[in-house]
Amino acid sequence: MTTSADLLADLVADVDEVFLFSPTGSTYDDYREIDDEAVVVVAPEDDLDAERYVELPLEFDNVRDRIRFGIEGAMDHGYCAEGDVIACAVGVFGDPIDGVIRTPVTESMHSGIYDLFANSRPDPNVVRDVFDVAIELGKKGQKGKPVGALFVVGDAGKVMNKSRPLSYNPFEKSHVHVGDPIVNVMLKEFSRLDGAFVISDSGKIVSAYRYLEPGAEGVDIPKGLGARHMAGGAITRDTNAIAIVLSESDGLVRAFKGGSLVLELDPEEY
Ligand SMILES: Nc1ncnc2c1ncn2[C@@H]1O[C@H](COP(=O)(O)OP(=O)(O)OP(=O)(O)O)[C@@H](O)[C@H]1O
Ligand SMILES: [Mn+2]
Repeated sequence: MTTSADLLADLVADVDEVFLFSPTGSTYDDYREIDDEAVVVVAPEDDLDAERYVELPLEFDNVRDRIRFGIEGAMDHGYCAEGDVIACAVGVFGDPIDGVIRTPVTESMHSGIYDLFANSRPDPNVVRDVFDVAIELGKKGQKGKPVGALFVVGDAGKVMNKSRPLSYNPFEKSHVHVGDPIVNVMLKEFSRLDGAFVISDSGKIVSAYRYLEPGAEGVDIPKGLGARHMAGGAITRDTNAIAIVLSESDGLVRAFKGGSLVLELDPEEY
């Protein structure tokens, strides 16, 4: 007699690798016993000291983004290759693993989400810290009202050359970095006013209130997004910066690199 367990077993039949997303130590050990070579751990921290490990810089509540990130990272490390079939064991509703997704590794999976963190000019921790600020700002708004913000991260010298001040720069003489506790408060306060924040590769806040003046040629930005997103996207074509944009109108956080949209997150899901 065929049971549903037999049918569901098809999901994991003949896979090349098993990706464990944030597994417990005992789960990892159990899988390693079956096939050490085929296990990849994807997690925010490598506390299991896993043989094959991809670091997750954000939790990625959206499971597709989490899986894409893991697979792109694993490809980058040489843990899997195009054409492989992967079983991803993930926690969809929370921490314990409660779901299995079977997927082939294809070129179309390559959204650039891993590349955004791992292979951008700015330090990955700086990118993560800026995402954290944008997500927090998106969740709470400013005094309960939705607020927009534009962060240009990395290649700050060039970004400054392609922009001009809209007002005095409150960060002119300061040496503060994203991730410093007081900085979140400052960034939120200044986000009420116009323009962009410029942040260096190492996370120093170089300026607030910059009006970006990039060339708009060859920018691939979805229709319907306005001037803030256009300017944010375009500056990443003209420079090696990345842009993280919080939209005042739809509340989403978007990231641009090389003139293209590479990631879209809903702060409410974080
Ligand atoms: N070139 C630019 N450089 C820096 N900031 C800009 C630039 N263009 C627009 N902005 C900022 O974006 C704000 C919103 O502009 P606009 O509504 O056209 O953008 P948007 O992409 O629709 O963003 P939102 O979704 O937040 O409304 C402006 O008030 C301004 O502060
Ligand atoms: Mn708008």
